Amino acid sequence: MSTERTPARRHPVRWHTGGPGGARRLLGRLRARLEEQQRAETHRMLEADMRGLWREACTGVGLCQYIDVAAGLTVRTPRFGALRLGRSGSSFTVELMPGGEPQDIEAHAPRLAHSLGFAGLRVQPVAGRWVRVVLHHHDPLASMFRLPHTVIGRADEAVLLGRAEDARLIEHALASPGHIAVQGQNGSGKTQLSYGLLAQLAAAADVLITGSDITGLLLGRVWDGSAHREWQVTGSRDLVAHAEHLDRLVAWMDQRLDAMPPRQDSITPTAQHPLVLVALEEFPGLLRAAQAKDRKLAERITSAVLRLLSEGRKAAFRVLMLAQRFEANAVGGGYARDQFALRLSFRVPADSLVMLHGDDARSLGTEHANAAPGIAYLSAPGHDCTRLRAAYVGGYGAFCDRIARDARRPDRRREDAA
Ligand SMILES: Nc1ncnc2c1ncn2[C@@H]1O[C@H](COP(=O)(O)OP(=O)(O)OP(=O)(O)O)[C@@H](O)[C@H]1O
Repeated sequence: MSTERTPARRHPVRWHTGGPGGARRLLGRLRARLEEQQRAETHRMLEADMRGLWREACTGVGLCQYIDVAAGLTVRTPRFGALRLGRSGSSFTVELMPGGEPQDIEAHAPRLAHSLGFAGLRVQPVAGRWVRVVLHHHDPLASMFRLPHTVIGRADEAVLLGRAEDARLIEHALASPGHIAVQGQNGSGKTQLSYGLLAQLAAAADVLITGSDITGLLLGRVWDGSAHREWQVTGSRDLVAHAEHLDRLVAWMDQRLDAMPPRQDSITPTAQHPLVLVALEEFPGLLRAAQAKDRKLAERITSAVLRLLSEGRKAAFRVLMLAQRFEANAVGGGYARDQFALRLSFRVPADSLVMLHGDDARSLGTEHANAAPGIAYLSAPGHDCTRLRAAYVGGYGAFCDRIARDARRPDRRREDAA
């Protein structure tokens, strides 16, 4: 029996485009998909190029292991993971070789970067044995970073220290517990950084800027007429005045510690009980001059500073110490040096960098020993070790103008200090 099949009715194929608007949308989607495919293909090609360059660069600088296998000698380099291209920069992940550490890559950073066609690179830990290699098209610290015309109103507001390599702003609130150490050779940028810090703090209602400055530039004359001036001692002619002034600050600190309310172990700065910033410009110079005059005077100065460093945090006292090198015997001993939480190094020899920041800084030692003025290395609790371009106030004249304009005027209603 044959069955006759009725041929299926053929319908013309219809595209459900939803009218002329729908057709445009469809075309748009197709175009976007094509562009996405082209982008992915370009990315794959770039990634393959970069993988090859990375391998060659690592072999070239000796960041590799030679392994003898049956087929001959093979070279193992840190394994390239994935390339990431972004608006703010390019980076790729790398798996460290067995026994390798991120510092091994950092140690060759300038030469690796140049072989890859970049100005610099930094290594960031990712997870486990993986790190991210961040590439810089130009040295992000090379250009000047001007300090904006800002002041803070309170000690717990952050002041600007500078700008990091990844363009992050690096800030610090003086109210956070920690003294500040700044080291650097002549002309490396310590004073300019301090000008910037004090200029930002000068107007704060709950900050008093005190200290000792044998140069008489950071403190002293420039502060005439402000609330801070009577708490500053300058010059190298009368060294006893520096010792007396530091003793006076210690007595004030003791008074605060004695008067600490029950169930409270630290003072919150207020306008009546301000945070006392003790700036010690070129402190080793003061100690040397005191030692040359009278050993007992130097001991008196050292012991006052040690007390401010060890007990000051609870009493809302903060020390900002500047020195060319933070050698223990130049700054009052290793114990004194250990009290600094925020540490900044401008251009210093490699051993000085390690002395203040520890072994983490070792791989950057050679590079940082030639850093341009204003480039600093920072370490602090909660901050990975960071290189930054310090904010530049614009020189001494600009600092004087800012202090004349912004510095807080005397207010007699304040706490009666010792
Ligand atoms: N952050 C910066 N940005 C741009 N230039 C800077 C910066 N810091 C310092 N400089 C330049 O370097 C010069 C020296 O800086 P500064 O006086 O701060 O050095 P220093 O370390 O305090 O030296 P010294 O120990 O001799 O006082 C400045 O006059 C300025 O030209």
